[in-house]
Amino acid sequence: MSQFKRKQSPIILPEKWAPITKKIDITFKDIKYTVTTSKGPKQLLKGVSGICKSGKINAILGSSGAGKTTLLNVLCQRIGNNKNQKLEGQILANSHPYNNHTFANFAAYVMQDDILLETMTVKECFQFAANLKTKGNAEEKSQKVNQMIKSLKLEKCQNTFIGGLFVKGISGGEKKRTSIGYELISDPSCILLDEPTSGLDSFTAYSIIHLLADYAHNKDKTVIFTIHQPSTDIWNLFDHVILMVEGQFIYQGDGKKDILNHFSNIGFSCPTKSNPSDYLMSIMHSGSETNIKNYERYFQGYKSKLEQKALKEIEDGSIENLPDNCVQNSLFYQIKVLAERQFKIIKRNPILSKARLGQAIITAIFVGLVFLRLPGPDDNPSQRDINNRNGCLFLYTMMSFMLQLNPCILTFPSQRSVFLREENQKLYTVASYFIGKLVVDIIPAVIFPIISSLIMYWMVGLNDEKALRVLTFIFISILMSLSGLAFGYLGGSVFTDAKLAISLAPLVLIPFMLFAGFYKNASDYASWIGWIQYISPLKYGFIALVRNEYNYEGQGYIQDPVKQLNFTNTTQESIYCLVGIIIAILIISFFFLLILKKRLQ
Ligand SMILES: Nc1ncnc2c1ncn2[C@@H]1O[C@H](COP(=O)(O)OP(=O)(O)OP(=O)(O)O)[C@@H](O)[C@H]1O
Repeated sequence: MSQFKRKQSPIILPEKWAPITKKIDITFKDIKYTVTTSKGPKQLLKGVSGICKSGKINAILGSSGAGKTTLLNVLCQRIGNNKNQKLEGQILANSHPYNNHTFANFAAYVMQDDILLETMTVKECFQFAANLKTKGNAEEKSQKVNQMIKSLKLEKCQNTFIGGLFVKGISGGEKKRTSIGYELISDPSCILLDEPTSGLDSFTAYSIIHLLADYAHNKDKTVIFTIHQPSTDIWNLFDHVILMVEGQFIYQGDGKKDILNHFSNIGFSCPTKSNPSDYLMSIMHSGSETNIKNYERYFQGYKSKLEQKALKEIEDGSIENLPDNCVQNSLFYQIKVLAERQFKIIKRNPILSKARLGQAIITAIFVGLVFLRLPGPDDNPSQRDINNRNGCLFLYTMMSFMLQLNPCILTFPSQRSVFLREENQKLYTVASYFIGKLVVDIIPAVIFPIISSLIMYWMVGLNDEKALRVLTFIFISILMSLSGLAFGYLGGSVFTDAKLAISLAPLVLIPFMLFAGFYKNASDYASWIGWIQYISPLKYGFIALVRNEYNYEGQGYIQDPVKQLNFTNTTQESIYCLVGIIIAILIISFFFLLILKKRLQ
């Protein structure tokens, strides 16, 4: 008896699960997958056919680079045809074709990397998935979450952050169980996992495969995964084994007696004292010259003795209709759940909250000190004083824009993998993600400029003749902050790499600054390039602030600074233009996110 079996099974699934959903047999026929590389076409899957039945643990094994992950991605319909890759063959569920969208109605995919948000707790992750992917009222969903935590033995760490580079969190095994629970909570008919045991100790690895075996056997679910070097205890849990070498199958069938008989029949007998799984892995290893010479014999052995049987099983596979477990939530509900999560992310991330607040306060104090008590209209100001005042207004326009731009460029790529995974699972739509994130990101974009304005306004001695002047100033700085956010969204959704987006930002920023009418007079731009001023949010922000500042009903400035700068737009027109730019850039960002999603998936 194995060391693990003697103990009580490490993870036990609850007896009372949701009603059993329909059974799914995944079949695939003559799958060929070719990619174009710099050295020419490379065939990663060379005409493989197989069946993975419900109620069984289907394990895909093979040497490194054999094509296991590629096959899994093909079965999840994550690989399509384009100019760089060609996929041929049939992929069916219960003999019905399915695609990337319909896949999410009956199946789930757990990737090798645990793609979870660092600052969410285990329980919050499950709750998020339960809210968006399961039916029932709040209490029923909460029960499902608690049941899942209990069955995965995650009670002790349920309120601990997932953790990551900057946040201390749960262990690797707990993270893997969280990733699996996140998918299992919706009770899919079929679950596919890429190396669910990689990087885990033997007991945790066994616990996870045991959990999956329970899920398959007790609930008639289809479990398919790739795995490296399984221990004997784990191997004994496999019902159906696929062995792969160089993009082809060398075995498919029962993982116990039949497999050893087959290899013995083609001249590769497992030594009596050897562990079968170690022996089979050793004869497949692509690092050995002898193995590579033997590959042809494995291929022939499979083709002559097993392939026909597999093809027959595919023909006889289930033809039941596919279940549709898809939960349709309203756009409003999705936005609410996403906004709640985004709020927690911002609140818990010191870089996104405290550091940004500190930045807003410190920069405002600094600007206030540099331009402290500038001479106003009552102090008989010189041209130099007016230039200084204009400099302060321009700097503040830039500051409000920049303080939002960079954090927004950064947060999009940092959440991208989570977004792609969740969108792929059809937890929500791109529109709800975009709006849910936006409604929360708007909060600091509104609060921070209010704080900075209130700090520096009276330090500098800006126009406080009327309360309206102060309120207009705050309103314009909020609009500048929102345009920084909109351009940040654009950068974050156009570029997959945040570093690239940040390093390219000056390419846009410098023309906007140059054409804002501060460094060069608005009437002096050459006509062939002067059009840039019409798309510069800095120009409209600066005009609005200048017009607001020099607008006195009583004794104003003797010189007319607005006239000197040759601004033609009124405050109102500038505000309308700013609002128009913000809306247009946000809409463009949304479409870029849609395109990017398709490209990355
Ligand atoms: N887009 C691609 N372009 C070129 N080669 C690729 C591409 N994707 C995968 N490969 C190659 O195809 C082979 C199979 O890759 P795959 O990730 O499926 O292997 P694997 O069996 O899962 O390996 P491992 O166990 O090491 O993860 C590898 O040699 C890999 O380098």
